[in-house]
Amino acid sequence: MPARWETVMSDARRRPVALVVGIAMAAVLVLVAVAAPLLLTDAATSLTDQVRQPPSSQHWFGTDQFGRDILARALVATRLTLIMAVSATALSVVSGVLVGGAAVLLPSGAKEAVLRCVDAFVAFPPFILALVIAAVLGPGTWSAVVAIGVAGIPGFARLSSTLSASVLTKDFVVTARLLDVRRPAIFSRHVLPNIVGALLMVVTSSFALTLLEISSLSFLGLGVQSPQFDYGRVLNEALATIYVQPWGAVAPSILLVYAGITSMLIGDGLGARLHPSSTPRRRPHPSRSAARGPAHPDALVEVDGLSVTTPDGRVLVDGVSLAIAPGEVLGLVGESGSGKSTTAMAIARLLPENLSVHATTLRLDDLDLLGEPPARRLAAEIGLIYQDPGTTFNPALRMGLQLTETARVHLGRKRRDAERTVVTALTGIQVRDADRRMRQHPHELSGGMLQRATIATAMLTDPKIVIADEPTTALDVTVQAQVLRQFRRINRESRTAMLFISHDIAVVTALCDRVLVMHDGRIVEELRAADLRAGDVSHPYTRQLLDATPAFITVSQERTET
Ligand SMILES: Nc1ncnc2c1ncn2[C@@H]1O[C@H](COP(=O)(O)OP(=O)(O)OP(=O)(O)O)[C@@H](O)[C@H]1O
Repeated sequence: MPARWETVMSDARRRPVALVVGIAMAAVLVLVAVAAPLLLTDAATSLTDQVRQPPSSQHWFGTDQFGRDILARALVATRLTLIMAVSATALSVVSGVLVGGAAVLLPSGAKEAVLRCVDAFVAFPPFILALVIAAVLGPGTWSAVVAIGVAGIPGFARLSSTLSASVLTKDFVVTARLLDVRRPAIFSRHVLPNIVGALLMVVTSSFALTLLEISSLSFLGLGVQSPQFDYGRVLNEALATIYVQPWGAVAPSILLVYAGITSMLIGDGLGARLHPSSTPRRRPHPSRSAARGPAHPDALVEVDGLSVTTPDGRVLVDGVSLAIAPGEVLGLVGESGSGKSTTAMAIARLLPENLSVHATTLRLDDLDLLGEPPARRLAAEIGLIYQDPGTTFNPALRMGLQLTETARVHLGRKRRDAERTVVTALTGIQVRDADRRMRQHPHELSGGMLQRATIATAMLTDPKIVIADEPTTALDVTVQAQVLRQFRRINRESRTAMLFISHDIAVVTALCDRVLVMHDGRIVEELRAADLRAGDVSHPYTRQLLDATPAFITVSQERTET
């Protein structure tokens, strides 16, 4: 059973009570909201001569100064209170999610401006903001809803921008960007389904606060006006006689607390079940260090003098030069943090915007990657395969929808045709039962199957180069061997060039023609794979890597066997 599913199940086992009790309490509240106005409006609104009666068997919470039953008034007020609280929450959430979600998809300048504005408003206590808005709009039911709803927008905008930003770093979103999927589609298809769980949890919890704020506005006389009444209004009516008739405030207070506890329990229960899941975007312009003719005119990929630095001046990649010939498999090895992924992402133009990229040459075939290459060509000509197949796919969507995206966007296929293409590709890469897999969610497939599905889709556009960043690291050894065999078959059959990144020398030697060894952001040695296999290395760091590779012999043998 995949880890994510296991976690959900164990949480559900641990915390089902809060959710079940919360839902049962909510059902009672809704029943009261529906039934009370039908059954009790008369008792709640008719004036009688039984004024200011204490609690009795006839009037459990007494009567008010006009002889109206206080419990009946509080129960009837439930409907309007809930309608107002739900409307204000909906206004806050929908507007907040649109502002926050859209902000993180904007170019960095606009994004910063919107988020700074949101931060400025978040600094205001929402109720103070609501009081100001209500005072401007004037007293009334809907002005209270608008005031509380608008005051809640900055909080939800901040929350959804933070949640969206974390989803935008996921591999499946980076892939969608590489595929040139439009920003609104990225938001609706990839971001929203993955933040909705966490949002729902916060929404249900904060509903209690909204309820309290709405009632407070009515209590202060800025909300519901007579003859309408909500909990706040009933409390306001009890205020005048609070010292002589304290029971007048009890019924609406109990209902207010009951509704608040209900929403907190649901929020808490959902929180136990759902786990909330800086945006790498394609760089606008890496800068050219100095114009120079190509040193490797026959190479498919040519990188010369590539340097990547952080805003605080840390050099992540330092003067890397490499060339990949058509059909060649180039290995890039080095310990964790040596700069392998940064180099590869610079070639795919997918580094985060905060990093500065300089190079003399950065070219893929005839595409100058230092200029403004067409996004569609980049998307079709570079196939990306990531380390952890579990994060490559959007957990909220079925495999079919995700796997056919490339065929639909880049090959212009209709849905059915795209499905047929993908099923054929999956079958070709030995994913059994491909039709059924298309209807499943990512967590229903094994890691090996997911990685083979990634490889199949990366190959759909017939890319000129495949960049595989530690594609076997998250897989167990048997599955590693199967996946490596698929890479070898693709390279043999399609002559696709590959940049194969790994910290594992054994894996690299099993697949690559040539290997570059990276250390501390620099290439320290370049070798033929055969030399590396034979242990014929000269740099002490490469020797260290070799010495730390116990599985070297096993995987190398596997290479000769297949
Ligand atoms: N956006 C970023 N901002 C600042 N530093 C970064 C950023 N991305 C990567 N780094 C740093 O750059 C260095 C190289 O990272 P990189 O991911 O390229 O290494 P790697 O060799 O691929 O390692 P691994 O095998 O662990 O992925 C690391 O020290 C990393 O912390």
